[in-house]
Amino acid sequence: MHPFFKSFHYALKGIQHGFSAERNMKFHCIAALGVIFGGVLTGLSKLEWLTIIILIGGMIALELMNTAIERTVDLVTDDFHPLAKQAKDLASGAVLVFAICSAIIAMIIFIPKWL
Ligand SMILES: Nc1ncnc2c1ncn2[C@@H]1O[C@H](COP(=O)(O)OP(=O)(O)OP(=O)(O)O)[C@@H](O)[C@H]1O
Repeated sequence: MHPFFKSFHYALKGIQHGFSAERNMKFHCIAALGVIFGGVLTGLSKLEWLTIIILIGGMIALELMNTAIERTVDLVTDDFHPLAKQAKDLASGAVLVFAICSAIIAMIIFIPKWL
């Protein structure tokens, strides 16, 4: 297989693993489907859909990266280590920051349309 398609195949395997192994990923997907459904019912502009796509894609990408960091930490040590804790907590902190910003942006987009 051409190296480009090989990398693509491994990336798809990673996404597949993230979706099947991570509980939070299932939550993000359900939330994303809810936002898309709400967007279709509410009616969004092109710019608003682009924003929603960036937020959903960014959230899933960040959750995949968080999972990669968790796996790497677990590979390095089974023992309790303050740096392992920091690495995992920093990675989940990054996900939380993006999730909060996404929720605020979604409210800014949707709430005025419902009033
Ligand atoms: N090796 C370790 N040393 C110190 N603290 C750890 C270690 N592994 C995990 N922790 C702490 O325990 C918490 C939970 O770890 P865990 O590996 O279950 O990740 P999680 O955040 O629950 O991930 P998931 O998204 O899979 O639910 C981490 O956020 C971290 O604070």
